[in-house]
Amino acid sequence: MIRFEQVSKAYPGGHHALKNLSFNIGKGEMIFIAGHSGAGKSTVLKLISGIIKPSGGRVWLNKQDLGTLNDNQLGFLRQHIGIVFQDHKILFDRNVLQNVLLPLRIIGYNGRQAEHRARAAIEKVGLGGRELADPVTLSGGEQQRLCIARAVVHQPSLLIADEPSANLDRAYALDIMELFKTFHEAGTTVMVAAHDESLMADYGHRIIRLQQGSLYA
Ligand SMILES: Nc1ncnc2c1ncn2[C@@H]1O[C@H](COP(=O)(O)OP(=O)(O)OP(=O)(O)O)[C@@H](O)[C@H]1O
Repeated sequence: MIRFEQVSKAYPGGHHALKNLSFNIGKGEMIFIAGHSGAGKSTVLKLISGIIKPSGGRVWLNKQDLGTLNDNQLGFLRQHIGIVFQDHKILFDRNVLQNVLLPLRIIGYNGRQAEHRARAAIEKVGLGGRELADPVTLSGGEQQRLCIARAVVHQPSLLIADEPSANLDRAYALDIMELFKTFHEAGTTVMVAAHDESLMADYGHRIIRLQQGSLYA
């Protein structure tokens, strides 16, 4: 489903965040990306979601070379991706339900059916009953669940999460990992980046380890 072919990424200023990175991820896989802060995890996820482009090499998603797609084509492809961003991107002037409805509205999905889907996603992440809550009243773990509901509400085939359990107590962090496992078990390809490898240990899934933009064993 995803193929990195000798991918490098240099940011403006010349910092080489990724160096000749190659790997494959199969459809339906659950995979972790591990590495210390600055290793290049977010850069990998941003390349896959087409938010940034590689400086060298190719990134393939569903047999399409992302470097050859225009903005419209990338937008269409993104409709099949759910992203849990590191910085949440929760809209605090809207309630939980309105936050989760947003991705559906963007793809032109409105009305009762959209609300039904949003409520189902909220229920699925364990926030049932909090639909009308102001996000500021949610705990850190609950806010993360809100982000996950928003990422899955359009039923993406690929779910990407960047440090979804950062700043959470270990028990909450493991709960969040369990939640990703349920989406994987339902057939979604799931990629989770985190610096804490101990959170990944129990799952037995492949781990892509990054160090200074390169793979290490
Ligand atoms: N927009 C940018 N401009 C310049 N340098 C950047 C930019 N984004 C990331 N970098 C640099 O690229 C390297 C990799 O960053 P990246 O965010 O991919 O790492 P990470 O493993 O996700 O780290 P963290 O866990 O702290 O988010 C870092 O040295 C970072 O400072």
